[in-house]
Amino acid sequence: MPNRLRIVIAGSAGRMGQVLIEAVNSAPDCVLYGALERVGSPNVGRPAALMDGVLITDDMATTLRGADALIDFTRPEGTLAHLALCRELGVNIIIGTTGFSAEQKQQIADAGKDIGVVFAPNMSVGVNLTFKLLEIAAKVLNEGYDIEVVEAHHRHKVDAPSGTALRMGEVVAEALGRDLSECAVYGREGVTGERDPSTIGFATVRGGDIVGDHTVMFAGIGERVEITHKASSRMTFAQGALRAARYLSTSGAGAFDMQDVLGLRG
Ligand SMILES: NC(=O)C1=CN([C@@H]2O[C@H](COP(=O)(O)OP(=O)(O)OC[C@H]3O[C@@H](n4cnc5c(N)ncnc54)[C@H](OP(=O)(O)O)[C@@H]3O)[C@@H](O)[C@H]2O)C=CC1
Ligand SMILES: O=C(O)C1=N[C@H](C(=O)O)C[C@H](O)C1
Repeated sequence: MPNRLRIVIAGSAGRMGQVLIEAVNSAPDCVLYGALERVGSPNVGRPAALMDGVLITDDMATTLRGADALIDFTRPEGTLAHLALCRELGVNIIIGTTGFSAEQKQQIADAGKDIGVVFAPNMSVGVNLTFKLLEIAAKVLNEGYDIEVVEAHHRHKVDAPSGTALRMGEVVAEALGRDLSECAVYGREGVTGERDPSTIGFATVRGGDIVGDHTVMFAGIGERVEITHKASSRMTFAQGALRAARYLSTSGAGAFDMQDVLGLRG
């Protein structure tokens, strides 16, 4: 089929990488153009998936040349290396990786001057709707409600709190006119004293194969509002990443997130 989007997947042997390949191979408007793993990975040279004929490679430059988009769910240092090359070669990038520092996030935003970038800690439609619901809830429950963010993920996750939980905290803090970096409390232990009402608390659970659960609690006196999202399949993230690739194919250069892709901005 002509004009299919030529997609390269980074971290192609990883949990998200494998689901992304399945999503690309099932999408009639996309083709798997390449599959990357880091230098030294035992997966280099192996098939990216059964039957698609693409072998995993560590040759970033050759693989990215001629591609429409790179989808990257890896680790911050890998993503930043991929980003630099995409910028050089004029290839759009969709970044799902979490765990970046503020300075690294700025590097990602800067790349939007030259290429299309979608960067989002969670690509599911449901979570991005939840961000909007949180904004409304925070504006209504703006006094007398203690805000706690609770997240649970599988045993292999390496960063905490999750990128989604942090973004949820930012959305709520912004709606309340607070700065998350000044009011976040990450976990509690020992004699902590009474809760400071201006804080936003975070709690992290890790275990088994939990795909990704997030709850934001607005706890008042006499009532409690909880807004929860539960992901039960990584395919929801992969489908969001493909929507982002389609969005970038017509958007031109710029730094975007899933609110732009899903038309939820504003
Ligand atoms: N935005 C979203 O919607 C979602 C985001 N995520 C995020 O995506 C990321 C990946 O998650 P997941 O797939 O579970 O993790 P995995 O560990 O299963 O996969 C990561 C892949 O990236 C590779 N990788 C690691 N470091 C580098 C590097 N420096 N250069 C190139 N490749 C590298 C790994 O290779 P190796 O095994 O050799 O280290 C592995 O193949 C995480 O940050 C996670 O939080 C996850 C789900 C949804
Ligand atoms: O590592 C994961 O698995 C996930 N990471 C993302 C995050 O850190 O928010 C998104 C999703 O919850 C799954």
